[in-house]
Amino acid sequence: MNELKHVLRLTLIEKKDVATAIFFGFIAGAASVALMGSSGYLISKAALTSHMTTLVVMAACLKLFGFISALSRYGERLYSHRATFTMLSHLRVSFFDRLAPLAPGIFGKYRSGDLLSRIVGDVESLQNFLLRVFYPPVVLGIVFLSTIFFSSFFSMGIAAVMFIGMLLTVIVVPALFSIRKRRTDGKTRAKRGSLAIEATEFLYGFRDLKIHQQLNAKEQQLANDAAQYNESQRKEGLEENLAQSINSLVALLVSFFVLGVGAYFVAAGELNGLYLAMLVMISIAAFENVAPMAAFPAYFEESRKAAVRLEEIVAEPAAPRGTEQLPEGPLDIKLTRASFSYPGEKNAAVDDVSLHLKPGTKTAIVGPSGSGKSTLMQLLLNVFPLDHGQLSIGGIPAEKLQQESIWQKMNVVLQENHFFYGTVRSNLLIADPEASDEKMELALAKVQLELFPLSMAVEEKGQNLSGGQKQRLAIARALLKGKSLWLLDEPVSSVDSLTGQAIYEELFQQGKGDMFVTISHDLAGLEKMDQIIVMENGRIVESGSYQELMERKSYFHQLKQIENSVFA
Ligand SMILES: Nc1ncnc2c1ncn2[C@@H]1O[C@H](COP(=O)(O)OP(=O)(O)OP(=O)(O)O)[C@@H](O)[C@H]1O
Repeated sequence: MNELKHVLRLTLIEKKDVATAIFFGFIAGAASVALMGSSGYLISKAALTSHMTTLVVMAACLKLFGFISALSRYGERLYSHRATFTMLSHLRVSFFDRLAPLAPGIFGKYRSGDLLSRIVGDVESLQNFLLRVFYPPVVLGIVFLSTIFFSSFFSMGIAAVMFIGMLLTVIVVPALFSIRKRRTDGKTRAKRGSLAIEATEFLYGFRDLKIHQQLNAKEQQLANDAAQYNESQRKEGLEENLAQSINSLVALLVSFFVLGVGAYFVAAGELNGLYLAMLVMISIAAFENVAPMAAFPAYFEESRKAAVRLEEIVAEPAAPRGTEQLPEGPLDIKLTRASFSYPGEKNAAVDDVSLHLKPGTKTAIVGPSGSGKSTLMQLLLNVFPLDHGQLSIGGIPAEKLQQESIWQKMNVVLQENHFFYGTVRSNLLIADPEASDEKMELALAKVQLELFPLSMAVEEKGQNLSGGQKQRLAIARALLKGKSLWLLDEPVSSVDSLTGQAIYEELFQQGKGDMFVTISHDLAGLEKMDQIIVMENGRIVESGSYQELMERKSYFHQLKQIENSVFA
């Protein structure tokens, strides 16, 4: 039950709705018991006496109880569902609040299909927590206790049989099935997760699977996962049916017992025969309400597992974040003896790196593939916390700064940029929600995408755009943001070199006086940069202006020689 504490706390935020639902549930249950009880009494009365007035009053009572029961059932559904949906929205908000600070590290731990299955499926299945786990035993308990209390005025023996019946159907049988379910099952959720993982991989990798003739094998794996998930669901269904049958059987037996015990008491002269039918009908009605308890073990276990799977993702405490804002005006970025390793990796991706990026300067980071350039960029963006060393922006240590206040000052273009399903306009508005059409068209023209109408459709992940078009659209987005710190990770690597150079010219033109940090594989055009940082194996091996590095005739000079000989 410990695992469900957080869900219970969120459910009880809407105490009023939960209490109202329980109240109406009790009235509906009690009214249906009263309806059956009074009909039993009416039958006996009609058979044994000829008091017309009593019969008329009882018939009127029947109508009234029927009406109250239907009305209360409506109230119960209304408030319990309202409380459920409010709880779900609290759950989503609280979950995303805890999840957001863990990104992007979380993507290294969980595959996207699994995350999706947990974030959507597991949250969704917790909607059953209030309706089918928390609420039924509470309402049933109250209805039963009231019924037993009422019956005790007529026969303590019958009340005792009902009490035992209540213990069996509300507590013992559901608890036994819950234990059995916990022992035998627990894999349906995990199987749904692995089906979601395989399905996303299949969709993402469709083209490559086809090219490498692996489509059939992957399809087979997907079909196996689907079959296992179906089988698991089938077993769950059977288990639920078994629980339902046994609970109904016990309920029926209890009603038989009430009849037998009642008949014995009537014969012994301890119970007025007039009340026998009423007590039997009451017990049938009370035990009819017990049906939802049959589903309790399944929903209890489902909710518990869903809560555990969700908690697993957010259990890791997020690194503490600062609250300070960056000041207005020119900012510098300083990295001092910074080191960073990816989780689970032995070697540092960035190793003991120090650099100072002054306002208004242009810096290029170059080096072989895998030398740590992109990781260094992510560290400057304060995406990952440093293992050692210090990052400060505008003289303020990064750990004291609110992360959003850093990103808010930066125009960022990464190697891979996400595009949302929509239009060119909706993708540009992300950078500046207030931007006018003219402003957006100007930004598109600056990256030589003037032929793109703003209303042009953009498919999921921008798959209807070429690699170079995507990069240019990302740069247009950065241009619209219009901040003074530019962090660019190979922003024109898929664009032809002529257009790439023209775009850089445009950027430097618009961003006169801004700070530029750009990662580049292309060593051409670096003469314009104030500082070139050369990386290898996570370390800075050389830095200086183009002139200085060429004169030094060291590493950069060699790279340049190689490039010249390759393209000569
Ligand atoms: N998410 C990750 N998890 C684990 N290791 C990673 C991750 N991303 C990068 N690395 C490793 O860190 C090292 C530096 O990678 P990085 O992407 O920073 O290099 P790079 O110089 O930008 O390469 P490229 O020029 O090919 O983009 C590499 O050895 C890489 O394998």
